[in-house]
Amino acid sequence: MIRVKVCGTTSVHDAVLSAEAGADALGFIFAPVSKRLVSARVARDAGLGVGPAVARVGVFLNQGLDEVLRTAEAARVSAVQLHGPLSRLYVEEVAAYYPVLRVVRPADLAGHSGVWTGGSGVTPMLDAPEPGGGVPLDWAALRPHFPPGAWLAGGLGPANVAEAIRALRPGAVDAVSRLESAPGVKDAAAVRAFVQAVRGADCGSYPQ
Ligand SMILES: O=C(O)c1ccccc1N[C@@H]1O[C@H](COP(=O)(O)O)[C@@H](O)[C@H]1O
Repeated sequence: MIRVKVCGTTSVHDAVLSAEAGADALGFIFAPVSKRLVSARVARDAGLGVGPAVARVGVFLNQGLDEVLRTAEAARVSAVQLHGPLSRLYVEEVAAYYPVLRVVRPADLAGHSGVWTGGSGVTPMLDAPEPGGGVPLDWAALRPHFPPGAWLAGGLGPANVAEAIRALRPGAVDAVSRLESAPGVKDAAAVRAFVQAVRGADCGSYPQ
């Protein structure tokens, strides 16, 4: 089953909304540059609000190792998503404590950048160069390099996620900007439509 991550959760209300829509994972963005920045306290409360069956992913962008581990612990996340030009050692340090989603760009998969994309406890996630920017990747171009089981993000929404799934069969899909009514605020109808589109594509048909 293809899993669904709804990212950019900033409130208990939106966490419950996404969980009730059928999301398998919620993303909490702890990168200070983000318009969806959330505190560890709110993320922890949101996680408690949805229960342990829903994964809670802490999202970080080029932040110090101590900050990542301290925030992840305070927020009680179950996995960590790492963006930025990070060393292999750094990623392995985080992976010693949490399952890691290592965000890479298409150029990284072609083997040109030297970015390390895998390892024990580390799952690659393909995303656009500007995270949270709502710009889809070129799925056809990605296909020859797409690692089995990798997660897919970048401009996904209810209208295009089925096509992306058919093109790449990712292990999970992840979205934020096309599921919002304003930055950091979920659009309930879009979240529900997104999950339904994934479920429909996953079993080869669309829901009635
Ligand atoms: O969304 C952000 O503001 C953000 C900031 C810093 C790191 C990651 C961020 N978002 C991630 O980008 C993907 C894709 O977003 P979109 O669907 O293209 O808008 C999102 O799922 C987050 O994991």
